[in-house]
Amino acid sequence: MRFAIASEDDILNGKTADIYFERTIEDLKLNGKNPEVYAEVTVSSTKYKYINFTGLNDVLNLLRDKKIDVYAIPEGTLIKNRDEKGVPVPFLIIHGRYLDFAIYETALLGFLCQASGISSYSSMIYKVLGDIPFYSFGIRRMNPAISPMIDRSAYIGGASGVSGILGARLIGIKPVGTMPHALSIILGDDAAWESVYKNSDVKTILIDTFMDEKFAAIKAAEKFPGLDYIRLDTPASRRGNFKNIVRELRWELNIRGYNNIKIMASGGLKLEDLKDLVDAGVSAFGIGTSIASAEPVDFSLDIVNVEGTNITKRGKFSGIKDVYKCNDCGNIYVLPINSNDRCECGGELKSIMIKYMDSGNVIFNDDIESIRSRSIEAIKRLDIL
Ligand SMILES: O=P(O)(O)OC[C@H]1O[C@H](OP(=O)(O)OP(=O)(O)O)[C@H](O)[C@@H]1O
Repeated sequence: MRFAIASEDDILNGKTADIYFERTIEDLKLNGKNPEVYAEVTVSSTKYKYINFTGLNDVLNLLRDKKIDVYAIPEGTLIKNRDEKGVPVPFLIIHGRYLDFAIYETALLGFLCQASGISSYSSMIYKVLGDIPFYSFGIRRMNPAISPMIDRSAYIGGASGVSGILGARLIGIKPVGTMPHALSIILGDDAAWESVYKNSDVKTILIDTFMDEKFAAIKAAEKFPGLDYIRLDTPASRRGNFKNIVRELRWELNIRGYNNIKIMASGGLKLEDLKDLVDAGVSAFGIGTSIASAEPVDFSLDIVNVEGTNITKRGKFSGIKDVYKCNDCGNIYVLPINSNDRCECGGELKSIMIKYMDSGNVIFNDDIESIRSRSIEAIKRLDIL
C-alpha cells in the first residue's frame, strides 16, 4: 500500500467495513441465518435544514451485482430529514437477504454522508449567491483520493465549476482556474499576468502576490483592459476588512472606466462571509475548505422488517415505507408502502422514490446535469437557509 487509502477493490471486497460486520456475518452463518430483510437509510438529526441527497451513484456501483433491490430518492433532491409529521425520511431502502449486503453498510454510509454534506453546504452557498458563480476550490484540503467526489457533490449543490482535473472529467465539464501565486513568484507579476492573459479563455489574474490590492488592480487593468476577472486571495494576515478592500477596488476600477473587469475572491471563505462581499462588489468566488470539509450528514442504516415482520431498534420506525409528495402543496409524507392516503390539503400523494436496482441490476440512471438541474430548481424554490 503506497498511500494510506483504500483501493476500489478494497471497497468492493468489503475491506473498508467496520469489523463488527465481518463478525456478525460469521455469527449469522454459524447460526444458519440469512433472512430476507428491508433496511433503510435515515437521518435522525442534522444541522442542514434541507439535505441535498448525493452519493447514490457510488452506492449503486457498490451494490451492483448483489442479489438485492434498491429504492431511493433521486440525487439532487432537497428534502428535510423528517416528514410533515416528524417521521424520518427513508432516503434509500434495500430489500434482499441480509448477508448479501451486510458487509457494505460502512462504505454505503460513507459514500452518502460526506457527499450529501458537501452538496447540502454548497446548496446553501447557491441560495445566498443566486446567479453569482462560485467554484469548488477545495480538493487540496482533503485526501486526493476523494477529489472527484468533492467536486461532483459541490457541482450538484450549485457550484458553477470545479478546479479539479479529475472531478471536472467525472462531471463532464472543463476545470476552472488560471494561476497560483507560484507563477508570479517564479516569473514576476508582469510576465505571469501576460502569460495568463494570452493563454486563458477566461482571463483571470491573481493580483495579490506582492502588491497592495488597489495598486496592483489598477496596474493590471491598465495593462490588460480586456481582463475578465481580477482575483483577490488576500492572506488573512493582510485582510483587515476584506469587504472594504473589495469596495475600494471596485470604486477605483470603475472611476477609471474598467467597469467590465470583475472581481473574484477566494481564500478562507465561508457561507456567512459571502453576502457582504457580494454587496461590496465581488462577482465570483473560489471556495475551498468550507465546501470540502462540510459537516457530513449523519445517515444511518437500520433493518426495519425481517421476513415480513416489522421490527427495528429503539428510536427507529419499523416497517416498509415509501416517501410521498403532495401534488398540490408539496408536503412530504412517509407512509407504509402502497398507502392510499391523501394529503391533509386534499391533494394527491405521489411516491418520489425510484427503484434503482433490481436484483443487482441498475435499472435507472440519472445524468449529472439532470441531477444538478433538479437540485438548482429546488434550491431556488425552497427556504433552505
Ligand atoms: O482557503 P480555501 O477556501 O480552502 O480556498 C482554496 C484556496 O487555496 C488556494 O490558495 P493557496 O494560498 O493555498 O494557494 P496559491 O498560493 O497557490 O494560490 C487558492 O488560491 C484558493 O484561494
